[in-house]
Amino acid sequence: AENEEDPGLVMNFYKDTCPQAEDIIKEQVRLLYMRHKNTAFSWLRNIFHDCAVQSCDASLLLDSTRRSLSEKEMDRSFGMRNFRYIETIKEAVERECPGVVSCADILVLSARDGIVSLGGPYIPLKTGRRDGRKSRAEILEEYLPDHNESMSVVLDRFAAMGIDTPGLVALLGSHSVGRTHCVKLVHRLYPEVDPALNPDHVEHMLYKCPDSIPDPKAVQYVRNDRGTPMVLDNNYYRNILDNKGLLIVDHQLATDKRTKPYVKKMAKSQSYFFKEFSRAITILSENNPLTGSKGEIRKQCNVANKLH
Ligand code: HEM
Ligand SMILES: [Ca+2]
Ligand SMILES: [Ca+2]
Repeated sequence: AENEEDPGLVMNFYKDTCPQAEDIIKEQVRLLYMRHKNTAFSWLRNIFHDCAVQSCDASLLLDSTRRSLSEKEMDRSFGMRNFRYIETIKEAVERECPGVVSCADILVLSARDGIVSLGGPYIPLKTGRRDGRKSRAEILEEYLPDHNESMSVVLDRFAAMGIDTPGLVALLGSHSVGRTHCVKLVHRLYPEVDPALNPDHVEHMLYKCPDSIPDPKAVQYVRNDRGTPMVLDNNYYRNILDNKGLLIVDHQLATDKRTKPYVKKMAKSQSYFFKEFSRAITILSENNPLTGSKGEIRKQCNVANKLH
């Protein structure tokens, strides 16, 4: 419609069109978390991989088609999992309110509720995002840093989204949960062990990743935070200060003079970590959304709607 107004993102965007939407999502996230704890890691990682690549438009969720490659199949998305359970949430929402709630909002709200499941803060977030129709795989690497990227590049990429240094430091605290596959680590172990690594941690990493070229069929990985692997807490900062960061970026966060002061502060104060984390997730979740009459409300999160 021509005169359709665009309020942009607002709190409780679905209050008239689907008042139960946020409760349904919360309940599904809770049920899924009871069955598979690692779904919550996925919801958290999703918000980064969708929103940081130009727009929170659920482009991440699209499957490959004959014409385009899925973002999910890019190397930067290595290890991402549980996408089928996004469909479980979407189906539950569709049963109550068909064609109303976007996959982009489901992705963001599931991250919010997943963070709470993991013991993190409750972050009020706006809704009203609409779904893009295209994969952004071809530009993904311009936005998502690699595991061994320099801190200058990482800081620049987050600054371009309006996320400052403490915001970046807080977001990387997400590596307080979940896992990293050996393929992303072996370059720090073979042919020589990276001398920056804590020797006690090296022993564990070598035990978990015994081959310099990991068998692609074996699921070999190291937990990101051996202390509290299932909890989103500030233990990550103590790990990286103790030279137990798995990725080069994790290690650099604790050593670069621009980020180290915040790492120390977050290692000491969980509440400071949560405050900065909440602020940064909010900015990330509002990165360049499609609103108003742009984009569409997908029927299924893994495919764009058919145009008639
Ligand atoms: C410089 C930025 C970042 C880089 C280079 C990076 C890289 C990685 C890599 C390589 C993994 C391991 C994947 C695997 O082997 O399975 C990982 C895991 C993870 N990342 Fe990041 N990450 C970054 C920032 C973030 C941010 C901002 C978030 C969330 C807001 C996040 C959330 C996660 C989570 C939750 C996992 C664990 C996933 C699981 O266990 O399924 N990361 N990241
Ligand atoms: Ca996206
Ligand atoms: Ca932890």
